Amino acid sequence: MKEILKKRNLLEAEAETGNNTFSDILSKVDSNVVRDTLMLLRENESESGRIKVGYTTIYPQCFTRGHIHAPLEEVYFITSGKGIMEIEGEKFEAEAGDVVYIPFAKFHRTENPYHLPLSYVWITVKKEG
Ligand SMILES: O=P(O)(O)OC[C@H]1O[C@](O)(CO)[C@@H](O)[C@@H]1O
Repeated sequence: MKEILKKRNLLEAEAETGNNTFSDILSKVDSNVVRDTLMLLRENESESGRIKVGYTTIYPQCFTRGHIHAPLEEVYFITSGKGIMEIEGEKFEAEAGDVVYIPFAKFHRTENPYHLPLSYVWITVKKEG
């Protein structure tokens, strides 16, 4: 007997495949480090010169390279989608509505193994002095 669907969540839905889909385009480039950042506030635009704000989107099946910035602490506020955050080797899922704190000098990387873009606002604050 046929199983009739009662409910599906957008985040778990399968993506259509084929020509000109994002996964098709991604398969033609040599890296899955595909993300865009819009700069919302640069350090030289704030009074303290210590705060920076951006809005990043990590495309489906993509990730950031990961990095450390010793003099900066950082907060992510996930605005849509979900993904995997890695902080100093610890991995956990983060989704829209979550706030993630990244302490000074900790390696952090973000993965989006899903089919929807993952977007978040991030704020870095530089140590005083
Ligand atoms: O250079 P990577 O590791 O790919 O990181 C990019 C990510 O880091 C950020 O600088 C935020 O820390 C954003 O541009 C983006 O979320």
